[in-house]
This record gives sequence, structure tokens and C-alpha cells, in this order.
Amino acid sequence: MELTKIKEGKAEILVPKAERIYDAPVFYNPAMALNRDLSVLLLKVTKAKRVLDALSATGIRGIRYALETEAEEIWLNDISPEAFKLIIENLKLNFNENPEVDGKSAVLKGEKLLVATNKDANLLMNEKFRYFDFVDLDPFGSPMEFLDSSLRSVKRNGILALTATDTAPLCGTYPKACMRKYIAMPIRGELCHESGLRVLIGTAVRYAAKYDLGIEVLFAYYKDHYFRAFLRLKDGAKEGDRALRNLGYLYFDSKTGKFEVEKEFLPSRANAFGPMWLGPLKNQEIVEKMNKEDKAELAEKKKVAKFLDVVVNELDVPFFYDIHALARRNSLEVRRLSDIAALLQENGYHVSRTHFSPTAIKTDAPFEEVLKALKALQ
Ligand SMILES: C[S@@+](CC[C@H](N)C(=O)[O-])C[C@H]1O[C@@H](n2cnc3c(N)ncnc32)[C@H](O)[C@@H]1O
Repeated sequence: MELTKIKEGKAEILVPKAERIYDAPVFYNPAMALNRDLSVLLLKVTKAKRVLDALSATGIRGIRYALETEAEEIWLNDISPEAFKLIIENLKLNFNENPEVDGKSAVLKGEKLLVATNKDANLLMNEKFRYFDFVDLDPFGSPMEFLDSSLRSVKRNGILALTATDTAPLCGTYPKACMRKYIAMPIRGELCHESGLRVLIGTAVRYAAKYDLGIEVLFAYYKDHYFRAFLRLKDGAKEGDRALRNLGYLYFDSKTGKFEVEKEFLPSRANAFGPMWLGPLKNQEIVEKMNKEDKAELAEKKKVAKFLDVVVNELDVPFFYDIHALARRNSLEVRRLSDIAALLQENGYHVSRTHFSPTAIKTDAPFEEVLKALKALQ
């Protein structure tokens, strides 16, 4: 395999040379640098010590966690033998020491303990029962096939980080695939990214509940065609019940763009989308701390700062009004978000931008008020 050296954050990583990322024998996607940056910030803020990068590929994620956070014991795993070899090379490159290799595992004991393994992630996570403070699942497509094992492998009160790149099922392009993977009905159209994220979290909540675990969403977002959720497990049957009470359904009138949500275990009406998580998508203290962290060494510092600014100021209410879609559905002209926001604020409502869409607002105003504001500006 022909390799080239890249730098991301504090890590130097050997990655395969390839025309297209999916042709490479070991996967590396530079476009996911922001995903890794945000994960580094969250790890720094939550101070997790024992971390598993379960689907590690080149090792870049786990190596960055070791170099850029307070994590003390970092495991890097991949089922591919080529990836395992490359992880070992990348450990040597970044820590200037040779790991002790024993078959399908390699250990590097220095200031931090680094363990590379070449196993099926499900097998490893089941072996390491309630062992990790933080488990990161960053797969091709859906994380669902690893979800059960990861819930066993994270300590009770630990953190589970999920990436899902299967946006076509979660955004309703392939509803059957969403029903199979997530046991939920997705929605298409302007709300699909927030809905897809909430379906992903809702599924994790339902899986966790059977272990008498609840979930707190520390931070969840959609960006660049992927979903990401950092979920804190909460120990106990009561916590499981509490999390389930945040599940519910979305109803959408495609003629007007009016949406409604209901927090119920079962839908009360026909044409419901879900079940999905309708609770908060962030812990305000955590995202504010992430935003205050020093970003100088991050790979995408400017993009991270811009993105977190929106997240920190975003109203944490389910769903938003995409002004372009609202105008189109109601045969109106598009008007500036700031003008609509000003009218709503004059009437005592809260309004913010949303990271889900540059052409949308989040507000606690009812649909009719938002429509009235848009009409008043015609
Ligand atoms: C999207 S890549 C991971 C990218 C990496 N996390 C990063 O940030 O660059 C997914 C990886 O999962 C590995 N993989 C797929 N199925 C696996 C399994 N059952 N157990 C362990 N690794 C697996 C693949 O070999 C691949 O390297």
C-alpha cells in the first residue's frame, strides 16, 4: 500500500494514496476532520479517561484523542488486518516507540496506555463489559449493528458517540431501510435532517431502555451529510423511563409546512413520523465549554468556531421553519430571516438560527405567528 503523510490536529498520520477515498485499502476521509475536532473538544470537556475508537481505520481518531485530550487509556480497533498494521505504524510515528505486538493486539505503554486490536468490534465490546468511559462508533453508514454491544461496553454513566452517514434512510429517501435499521418512519423534505438525527437518538434510547439505562443528549448535530450524537448513559430503570418519556412523533402538513410534535409512546393519529427523540439536543453547559476551549491546534478551527457559535445560540426546541419552504408552500415571497425574527421578537417570542439549515429559524412562536410575520413582510 502506497502511503502519504498528513497532519490533522496534533497527529501525523500515514494514509493510503488513492484517487477516491472509497478505493483506499484503509479508509481516511479528510472531510471528517471537523467531526474529529468536535469529538476532541467534547472529550476534553467531559474528561473521559478510558476511550475506545471501535472502528479506527488509520487510527487517526484514537491517536488524536491520545495527543489532544486528557484520556489516559485509548483503544484503537479495526477488523481489517491492513488497518491494524497501519494503526501500529501510526502509533510508532506519533509516540516514537514500538508497540509490543502479540498476534491481533499491540500495546504501547508510555505516558498513556495505547492498545491496538484487530477484532470484530462487537466481539471486543462484548469482551470489555462496562469498561470504557467513552466509546466512539464511526462506521461506514449506520452504527446500528454495533449499538447493542456498545451499550454493554460503556460504563454506566459513560458516553457513547455515534456517527451515522446513512442519510438516505434517515432522511426518508429509503423509508424501508430506515424502518429496518431504526424501526422508525422517516420524513422527507425540509425537516429531514433534524428528524433523522432525532430518529437515530430515539433508537438509541429504546435500545438503552432494555438495559435499565436512560440517555442524556450532551450534544447532537447534523453536518456535511452525517449525523453525530454524544449520549451520556444514565444508570437506572427510572432513568430509562424518563428517557422514554422524551420519545414521540412528528406530524407534518405538506400543504402549509405546519408541523406538530407529541410526546407519546404510541402515536395518537395517523401519518405520524417516528418514533423519535423530542428532548434536548444539547447540554448548554457542555457546548458552551466546548466553544470556550482553545481551538488553535484543531484542524478546522475557523469552521469549528463558526459552527459552535450557531449551536450555542440555537433554541433547543424540536424543529424549525425553513423560510424558503414556508414561502413556497404558502405562495409567498421569501423574506430575510432577520426581518421575520425581529417581528416575532417584537411579539415576545424567542428566535434563533439553526445549524440544520442556513435558511431556517427556530422559534417558540406557533406556526400561525410565523406565517403572519412572513405575510406582513410581503
Ligand atoms: C468509516 S471507517 C472509520 C473511520 C475512522 N473512525 C476515522 O475517523 O477516520 C470504518 C472502519 O470500520 C471498520 N470495520 C467495519 N466493520 C467492522 C467490524 N465489524 N469490526 C471492526 N471494524 C470494522 C472498517 O474496516 C473501517 O476501517
